[in-house]
Amino acid sequence: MATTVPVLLARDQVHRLLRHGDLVSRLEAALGKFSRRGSEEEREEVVQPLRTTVPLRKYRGYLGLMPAYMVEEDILCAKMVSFYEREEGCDLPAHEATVLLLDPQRGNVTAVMDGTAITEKRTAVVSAISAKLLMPARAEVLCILGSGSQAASHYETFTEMFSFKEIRVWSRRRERAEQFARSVQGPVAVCSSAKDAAQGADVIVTVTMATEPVLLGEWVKPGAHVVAVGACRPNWRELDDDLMREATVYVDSREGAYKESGDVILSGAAVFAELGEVINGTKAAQSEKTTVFKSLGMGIQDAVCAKLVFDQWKRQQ
Ligand SMILES: NC(=O)C1=CN([C@@H]2O[C@H](COP(=O)(O)OP(=O)(O)OC[C@H]3O[C@@H](n4cnc5c(N)ncnc54)[C@H](O)[C@@H]3O)[C@@H](O)[C@H]2O)C=CC1
Ligand SMILES: O=C([O-])C1=[NH+]CCC1
Repeated sequence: MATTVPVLLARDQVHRLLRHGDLVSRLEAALGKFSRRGSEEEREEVVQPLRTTVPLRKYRGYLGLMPAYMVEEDILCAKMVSFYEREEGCDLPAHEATVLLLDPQRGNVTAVMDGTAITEKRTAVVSAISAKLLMPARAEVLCILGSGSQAASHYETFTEMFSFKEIRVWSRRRERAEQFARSVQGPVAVCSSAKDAAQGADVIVTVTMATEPVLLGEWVKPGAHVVAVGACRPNWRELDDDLMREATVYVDSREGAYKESGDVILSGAAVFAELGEVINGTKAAQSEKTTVFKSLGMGIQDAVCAKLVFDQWKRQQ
């Protein structure tokens, strides 16, 4: 049998091929499927082991390995994502990711593609799905804490999917927040403190590399929805204990949250539901209460995106 050479897809190609409009329904379906993994039969529909994380102590970083197999869709995929605690002013990226798409029958790699664009887009879309389900009715004010890559993808996705009257951003260094405001396609108010940005907001997105809380419960309006995207290590925090204990907590994966999320583990907060359980109608969307969606990222989200990118690429050949 002839050997096949994997297709190589660079960041700009992946960015162009991965259309936001295609993602929402596919990611909702994948989240729902993941959360139906109760029975033996369903468990076989989605195979997604917990992320393996290799510490890179010398560089204050980690390599995360995220394989996933979606049986019905026949998508076999593995993402490698490295992430680092960078010093202020360091020019190196905080994240780098590569996604391998494999032929599940033969086991060979069919495509090697940039995973950074995939990570940026799918994370923001999953956050927006949480907001669609859990934010208060008539949400008007969006607050973004952090001004990096995820802040940009969240701004783009949230402004595409919702109509907020006011959007605020805060970053540790004001000039970064100002730079962010200049770079996005639309208005955003730069705030001098996280407290100023968060107070009165209906939806608060935390997209920082913080290891200590940047958002305190006392600033959060009752009924607001918080999307916590950072703090993906068991000893890292973005949210304080008050917020975690008072809010109804939703996650992408229970196992992931109890293994990786410092906000969940260190606060002792109970996870109420997975997003997929809300999508499936087996758990309630308590949008009238203060809610937190603790996102950690899942291999199936990358798998859905990788297949879309590859199919789109093939169509254009
Ligand atoms: N849940 C998920 O699926 C994913 C989560 N992430 C996480 O999202 C977060 C943001 O990622 P990117 O935007 O790609 O990173 P980035 O490096 O582009 O931006 C990070 C932002 O955090 C700020 N920051 C760094 N240290 C801070 C501190 N101690 N306190 C307050 N702010 C601080 C920086 O100023 C910057 O605005 C990271 O924690 C990352 O690990 C990233 C990808 C997927
Ligand atoms: O899902 C993902 O790719 C990541 N989650 C935390 C860092 C990267």
